[in-house]
Amino acid sequence: MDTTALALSGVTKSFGDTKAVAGIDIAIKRGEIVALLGPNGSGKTTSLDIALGLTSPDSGSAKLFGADPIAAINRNLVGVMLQANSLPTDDRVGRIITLLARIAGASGTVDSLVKRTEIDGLLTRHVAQLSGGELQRVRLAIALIGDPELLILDEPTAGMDPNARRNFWRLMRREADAGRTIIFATHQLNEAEMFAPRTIVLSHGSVVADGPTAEVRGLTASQHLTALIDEENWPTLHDQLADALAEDDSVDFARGQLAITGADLKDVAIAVLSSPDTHAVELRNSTLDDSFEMLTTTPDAERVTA
Ligand SMILES: Nc1ncnc2c1ncn2[C@@H]1O[C@H](COP(=O)(O)OP(=O)(O)OP(=O)(O)O)[C@@H](O)[C@H]1O
Repeated sequence: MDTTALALSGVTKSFGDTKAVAGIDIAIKRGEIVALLGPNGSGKTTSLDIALGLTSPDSGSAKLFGADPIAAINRNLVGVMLQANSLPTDDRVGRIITLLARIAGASGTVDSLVKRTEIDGLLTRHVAQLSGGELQRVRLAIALIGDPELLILDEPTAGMDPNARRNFWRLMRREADAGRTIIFATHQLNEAEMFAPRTIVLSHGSVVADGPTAEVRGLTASQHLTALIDEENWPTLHDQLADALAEDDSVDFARGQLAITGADLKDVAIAVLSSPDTHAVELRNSTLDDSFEMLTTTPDAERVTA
């Protein structure tokens, strides 16, 4: 049996002069949970559309479960929540779910699906009456019709408040525990940290990092020190820091605010703290947000494999 759920090989796609996908290779195994990160316009949606056979690549190939994407979709192996999916707003949730389940030959699973996605209370509601979080739960239920092995979710929590977001991932955890392969695009880096053991970062249509989420964060591991310092004391402190600063540390001082970034700022922090007239000294370790910013703003970013 092919253990690869999704494979994009040498995929490129341009829209006019815009290179949306600039040659990517991604292989995701069955049972993996993968977050796809990248700034607006980095090619996440186009890559997922190509993986689903909704858009054809200019070159390269897309395979789901070793076959043409459409073949996998026809076999109910794939459930999707895409940004562009819309539901008829004047229809009731229950009717839509029942109808779609009948089309997929999965009428017998509706009750369990409704319970798992906690939409029991929404069945008689019109789609137009649903909140953002409720609508996404209904869309999740629809994605799960046919008991797909692979779920592809494009920014599934966009527009949700923090509670709805938390609730959504609680439900997804259950689906992940059931052994589904899950690939989701997101702008919420904490969702990748919380839910996805593997993270792929796209920038300008290329993969710039791919590996265990903790390691992707660690790729740019650094510390950040901030402090408030009286302007007239800065030259003296600057001299005092000379021994503690490493060559690659970046130091920025403007209008009384000091910001230093470096691999290990312990000694710098001690020097800053021991100087009089420094206030609000803070030292923190880099987060996935920092890595994301670094990986996606470096010009001509090279691929980094964690
Ligand atoms: N149908 C299209 N016609 C023209 N340009 C397109 C089309 N689809 C995507 N693009 C362009 O391709 C690039 C990649 O877009 P894509 O939607 O894949 O990025 P994304 O990473 O999903 O962005 P976002 O986070 O904003 O959803 C963008 O510059 C976008 O404007």
